[in-house]
Amino acid sequence: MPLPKAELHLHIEGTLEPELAFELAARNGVTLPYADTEDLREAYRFDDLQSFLDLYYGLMAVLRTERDFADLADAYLARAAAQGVRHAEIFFDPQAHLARGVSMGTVVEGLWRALGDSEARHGVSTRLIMCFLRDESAESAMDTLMAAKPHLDRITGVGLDSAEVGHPPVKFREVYEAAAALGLRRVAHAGEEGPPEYITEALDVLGVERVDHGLRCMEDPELVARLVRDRIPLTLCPLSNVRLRAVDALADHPLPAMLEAGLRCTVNSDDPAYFGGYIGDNFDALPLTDEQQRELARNSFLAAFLEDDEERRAAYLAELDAYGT
Ligand SMILES: Nc1ncnc2[nH]cnc12
Ligand SMILES: [Zn+2]
Repeated sequence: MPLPKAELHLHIEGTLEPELAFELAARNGVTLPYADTEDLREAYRFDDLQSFLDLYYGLMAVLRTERDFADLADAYLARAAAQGVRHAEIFFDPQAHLARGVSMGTVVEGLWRALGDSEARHGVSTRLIMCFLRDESAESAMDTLMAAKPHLDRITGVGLDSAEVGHPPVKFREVYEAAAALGLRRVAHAGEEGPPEYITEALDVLGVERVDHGLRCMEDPELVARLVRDRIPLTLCPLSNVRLRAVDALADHPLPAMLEAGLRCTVNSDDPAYFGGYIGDNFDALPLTDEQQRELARNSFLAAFLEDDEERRAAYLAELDAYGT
């Protein structure tokens, strides 16, 4: 039985497996610029974050109806459950869908069809986090937040993703203030390709409670000391970092050193359909002791947005403590 854990950094659009992409393309009459699933998988050779994002946004053309989003999320939840996930906090990119004429309601209610049934079907509790595309304008982010207002009973927090370099967190100060005023939790990608200063800015200007990736904090000892002192969770994604060339090879991944430094690290899959594996595969990809694996799983439950259900968090932690005994 796999180690029980929470997944806190997962883009639902990044779980679109080639087989489902072709199925949805056929269902919706969309023509993909790939001959078949093998041809599509062949295209998954990325030079950096941008080359991945170009393909990723393009493939979203097949997602059109509530049922498409429900099928996508249900397929992810089944896979995650099989790899020990008990709780999943799921990112989605509304702007990428609104730009194609797919409404916020279609996306959120479609995802909710799967998330609402997830505990009964898969034994996985869920939260939904809406991400702003940082290479779009701050105004567009604010419009997106406003468009989400009728659906806020489904949405726990906001995040920030897409092309990082040149789009510092400060650009989104106002929209994060507005999100906080609406009672939303705050996270942001920072320090994936961007410099350590973006991590500091995400904390100081956006008030984030977790940092997604945060890899490049290791270049700044003072920042590491702050993250350790304040127990700021980092959601690391080892296979993603290698595929997008943030790290040369798995053997060079800093996660073991980050744990050693006392950072509250978690392991996640980011965009598993594109990067060669789901959360358990990410755990297996690194040279980790059993003790370190347990620490990572424990961190994932501690860092989860479960403040409204502490009983559940306690139950997950108890299950983890009992694991393997
Ligand atoms: N790893 C990543 N970084 C930034 N934006 C993303 N969108 C999906 N995956 C992403
Ligand atoms: Zn990500």
